[in-house]
Amino acid sequence: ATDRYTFRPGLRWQPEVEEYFASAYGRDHFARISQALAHPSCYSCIRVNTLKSTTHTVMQKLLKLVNQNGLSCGFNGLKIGEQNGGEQAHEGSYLVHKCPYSGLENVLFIRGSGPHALHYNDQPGHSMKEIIVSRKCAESVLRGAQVYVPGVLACSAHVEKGDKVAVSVAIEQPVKDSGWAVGITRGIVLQGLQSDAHYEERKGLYIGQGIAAMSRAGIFRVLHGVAVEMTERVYKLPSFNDVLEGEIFLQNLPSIVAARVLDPRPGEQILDMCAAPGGKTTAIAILMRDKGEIVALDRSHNKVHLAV
Ligand SMILES: C[S@@+](CC[C@H](N)C(=O)[O-])C[C@H]1O[C@@H](n2cnc3c(N)ncnc32)[C@H](O)[C@@H]1O
Repeated sequence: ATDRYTFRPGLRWQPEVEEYFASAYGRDHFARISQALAHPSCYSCIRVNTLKSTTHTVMQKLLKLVNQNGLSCGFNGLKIGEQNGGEQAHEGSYLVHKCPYSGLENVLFIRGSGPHALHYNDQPGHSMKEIIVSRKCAESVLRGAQVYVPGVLACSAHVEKGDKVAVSVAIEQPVKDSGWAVGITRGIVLQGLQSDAHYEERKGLYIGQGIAAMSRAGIFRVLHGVAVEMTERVYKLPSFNDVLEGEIFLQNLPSIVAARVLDPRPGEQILDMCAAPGGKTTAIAILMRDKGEIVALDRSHNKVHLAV
């Protein structure tokens, strides 16, 4: 059981691609890169809206918010870390530090922790109830989100609201003659038996455990809502959902750098051709000090509505 509920993801490459990279980087170096790519990031990156606030003010507000009130996902402590970010976060607390690169003074890093060993109270011969989620859902969960209904692919029989469930991620597998697929039909029943179709696949791909927020029947009947409230995750990162809205944006560092490199100036006209959800558009607007014109386009109507 201990071996079963672990998180040991790996990447499989097409042999010719693997060979190419292994000879370019050297086998050991490439193995480390491959290993790192299979694991989630241990920090969140926040861009401060400098039209509304300052990096210092946001840092102080985050410290106050977290240390006085706490936030979701076991986020019960935040302190200012070293500028170089080398310091490890302690169990149950997070470190915030300013981005050390020049030109990116409006960027904050929040360092989480992991991987953590999870303790499932699995008795011999008695499996826990389980849920398999999509990879996209798992990526969000490891960034502090809960499991939402659309992300659930499969669930044990007889899961009721309030039940403790083990959450694992479905990984794409090579499918003969048709690329890669998860091979799970949404809604299938997991029996927790070794004879289950996806029993072996889940081993080493557990991302945490939580409490079912609805029954199995509910999960596959409704379209929206939280399916599982996570109580433990292999990687702990705070969720910034609805926190300091308008003052901060969660954005990956490369996206922030892209807008910075464009170096937009006040009064310019900018065309953003694949704009939704608008992360770089807003970054550009802020760099232009809200003066000028940005035409932001996207081919997806839904995403445009969400971005407005
Ligand atoms: C990775 S997202 C862009 C992220 C965005 N630039 C940001 O910083 O938040 C890619 C977007 O490109 C859009 N897209 C893809 N092909 C497109 C096309 N031919 N014309 C317009 N938008 C397109 C997709 O709908 C999607 O919203």
